[in-house]
Amino acid sequence: MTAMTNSLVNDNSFSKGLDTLSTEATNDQAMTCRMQIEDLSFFYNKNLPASLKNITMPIYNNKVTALIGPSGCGKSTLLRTMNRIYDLYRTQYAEGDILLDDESILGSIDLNELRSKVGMVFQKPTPFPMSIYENMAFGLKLKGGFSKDEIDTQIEKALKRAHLWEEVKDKMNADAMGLSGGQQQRLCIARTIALQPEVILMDEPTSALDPIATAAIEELITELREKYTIVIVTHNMQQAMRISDHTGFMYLGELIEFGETEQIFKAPKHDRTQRYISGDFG
Ligand SMILES: Nc1ncnc2c1ncn2[C@@H]1O[C@H](COP(=O)(O)OP(=O)(O)OP(=O)(O)O)[C@@H](O)[C@H]1O
Repeated sequence: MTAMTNSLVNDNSFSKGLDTLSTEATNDQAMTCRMQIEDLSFFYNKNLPASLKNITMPIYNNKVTALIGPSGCGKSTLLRTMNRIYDLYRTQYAEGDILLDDESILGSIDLNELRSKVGMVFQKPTPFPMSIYENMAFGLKLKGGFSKDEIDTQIEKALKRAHLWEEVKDKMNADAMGLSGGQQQRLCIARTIALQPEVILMDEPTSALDPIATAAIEELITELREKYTIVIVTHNMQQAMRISDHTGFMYLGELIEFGETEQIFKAPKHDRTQRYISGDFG
């Protein structure tokens, strides 16, 4: 059992599962869990050792949770299990459970429904090679059940929320690949928001962007927290400190420590966390 699992198991509040709970790590008002990762292990192949080992952690509602840790520790793998992207690969499998609003997402859940509830934004902006409008409408058309007017309204709302509307409203039929890197990433965020997800997973969303575009995305993430639950993988300690409420530190596939971001960075409980955040290894 990992140190993290141990400390959570010993924390009575944790056993309340998805109910409203307050943890040892938090002093503010009770928070609700949107997702609950329970004893999760992940294998890329049955002949390889586990890439995630018995991870247990809450993902709090309307909060930003940062996943940090050295290269290869499993941050992206954990994110990829949370909307089951790994299902595209036959050899990959997970053990344990992940609950979204009390429902297991590792069982026989409808994957299209899951991915509309748990959206994902990748490291490199990934607009489709089509117009800005078509990029935005794509997921909504796939989801189905919307009239043209409803689609247009959703698109405008999402682009406004992503602070991109003013820049693109007069060229909705232009090729999305012609946008700058920062605009492309905001388009990908807007495309995700248009589907009205509950959770947005972000895998190093600013690592390919310049400082100005990064600042815009960070500001956006901080605003989006009011409506969505966000999990972000980042290599940037300053970024984790600036934008996240909770932080999980991972090492060699284990979750070593999870807590409020301020506690993790100012008073980590584990020596390895301390050494990582002070730059001893990475
Ligand atoms: N397709 C794959 N097949 C086999 N092993 C993989 C595959 N992808 C990742 N791994 C292994 O899983 C472990 C976790 O990798 P992962 O990419 O999740 O780490 P990470 O913390 O996100 O790293 P980084 O910060 O470099 O992106 C590593 O040991 C990696 O080698």
